[in-house]
Amino acid sequence: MRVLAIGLGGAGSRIVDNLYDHDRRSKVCCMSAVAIDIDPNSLVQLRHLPESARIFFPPIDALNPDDITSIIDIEEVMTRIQGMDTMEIDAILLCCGLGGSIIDIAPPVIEELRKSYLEPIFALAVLPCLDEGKRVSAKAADDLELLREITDAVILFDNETWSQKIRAAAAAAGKEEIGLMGQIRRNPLSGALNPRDHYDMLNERIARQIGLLLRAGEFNEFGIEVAEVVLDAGEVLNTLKGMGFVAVGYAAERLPTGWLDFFYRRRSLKYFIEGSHEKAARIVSLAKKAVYEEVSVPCDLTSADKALVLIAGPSAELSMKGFQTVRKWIDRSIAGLEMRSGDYPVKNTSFVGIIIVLSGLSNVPRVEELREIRTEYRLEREEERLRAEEEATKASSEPEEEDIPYFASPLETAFLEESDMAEPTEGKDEMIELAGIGRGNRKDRDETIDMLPRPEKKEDDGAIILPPKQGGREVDLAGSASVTSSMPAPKNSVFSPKGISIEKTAPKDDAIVYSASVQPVQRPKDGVLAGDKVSLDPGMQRPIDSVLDEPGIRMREVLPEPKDNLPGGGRRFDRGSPRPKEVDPSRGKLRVIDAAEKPPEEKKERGGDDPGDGGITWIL
Ligand SMILES: Nc1nc2c(ncn2[C@@H]2O[C@H](COP(=O)(O)OP(=O)(O)OP(=O)(O)O)[C@@H](O)[C@H]2O)c(=O)[nH]1
Repeated sequence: MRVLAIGLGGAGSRIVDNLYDHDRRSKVCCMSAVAIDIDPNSLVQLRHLPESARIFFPPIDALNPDDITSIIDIEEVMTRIQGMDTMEIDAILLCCGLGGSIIDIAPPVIEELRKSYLEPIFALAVLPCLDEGKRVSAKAADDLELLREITDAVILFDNETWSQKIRAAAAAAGKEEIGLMGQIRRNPLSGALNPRDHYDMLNERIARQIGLLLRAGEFNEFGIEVAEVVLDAGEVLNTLKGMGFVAVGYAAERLPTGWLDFFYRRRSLKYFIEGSHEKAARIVSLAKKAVYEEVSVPCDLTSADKALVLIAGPSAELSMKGFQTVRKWIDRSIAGLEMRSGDYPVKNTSFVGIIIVLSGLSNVPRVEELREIRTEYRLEREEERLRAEEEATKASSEPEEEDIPYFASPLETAFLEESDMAEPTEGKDEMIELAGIGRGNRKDRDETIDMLPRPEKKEDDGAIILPPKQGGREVDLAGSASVTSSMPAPKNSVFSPKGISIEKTAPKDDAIVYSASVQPVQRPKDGVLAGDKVSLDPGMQRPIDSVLDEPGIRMREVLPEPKDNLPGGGRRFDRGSPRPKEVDPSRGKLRVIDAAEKPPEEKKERGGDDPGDGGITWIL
């Protein structure tokens, strides 16, 4: 069939370039092609498309080429397409890589094409590899659904599946570069295929699979023999049109050639004369390979609505027996009833190949996988968005100091300790609770110390207030004086960055418990002496003045007795002590004289006398 192929973006342009090459090399020349891109390098590197078929739209903002529809002028594209020889086309094939950005112009382009052309529009869509990331896979799933809606059918090619095949083949071939592996040029630095070569191999595969299908029913004057079952373009179109997802299986086998083959053929001739079993077996085995191994996208054969079988090669090698066997197998396997088939005899070729088209597929695991990745990706994005929102809300509502661990200054600590001493409370093993930190379940905060609420203060009493937390109440540090444990000890507490929590096991808590006992070196307070538990050390007793008034206290005998004539007789004497005698001047012989008036000789005379009163002399 005659086709107008439009390549969008890097992938689409390279695929169209390869298809064009195959078309020209087959000399069928049934294809018109055009490549549209905003990347000049990609267009320059195309090898086969003529310059006139490369449409370049320079990006307005090279760093932000997001809005592709504003960069690519659809009118310009249509003008260029209509300038080509498109009068006799049977279909339009839009080639593109899913997950890229240029594919975004597919809807307006197809809309314009539908205005100008009545022919069906198919898409050849490349599914991205998994290692390109979830974002690309998610976009690919979106693109796929969009393409399915706006085109008549979407032919799928899975880069992931075919990349794995290529890597496996490269690994199996090792260092030997034979056959297909001869095409693999290794990157000398990494030892792996460079991306360009890797894509070249993928595109070659696409060109073989799709190219042969596009050429079905088209013949050149030289290389085509007469087909036994002719498959024209109409039958290919009917297999594809309105059929949603399409997979194309293609397998080929090289026929033996050369001198050795001459003997082989002579021996084989015997077999050919006796029957065509070998040829038939080859066709059947190629058909199985095409469906199960070499299909453009792995799919469930039994979920296909329609199928098409095409065998190609030298007419002598195309076994009608094998062909009928394959037809029967496919016809019985697919869900639908429409099965078309044909042969495509080619003179000058050493290959036998088979193409099996499965259309209207409802079970394509890779498409399901892309949808699942898209769901995952959306969930992750949603989670990220919610987390970012939550963090933004948290950051805007929480004060900056919240994250900084708080340490009380020595002055503050001293104040708190003193406050605690001044207001001792019942010595319970209370918890300090800083409201607004725990936010709810107390079970989660077993290791915190709860701070009891203080009675409200009407005036500013110098309390130190911590800024309130979200959803909590303000915390009064000075209020720690009312903490039921004897000391709040913030300086010994452990402050975590997310909240303040004081561990029970903090050494200061132990000190708090025992700090109520009076130590010998401490200054006793008035109240302390009235306490029941307080006892004074005997060594520290000090007599008080009133202690001598106690009835039980006696003077020791060794103390000298006071003299009788001592004034101030308020003092009591011991019962055993003799009472002093009273002196009667009238009856005694002694006379009281004034010492000042007595003459000196008289004094001298008296000094030698022994008085009878025991030597007691009254001196006035
Ligand atoms: N088979 C094949 N797939 C390709 C090729 N180039 C890219 N891809 C795939 O197609 C997807 C889209 O790539 P491109 O077509 O280069 O992207 P674009 O639309 O040009 O635009 P950007 O997203 O800007 O690169 C990629 O994620 C690949 O999976 C190619 O040459 N062959």
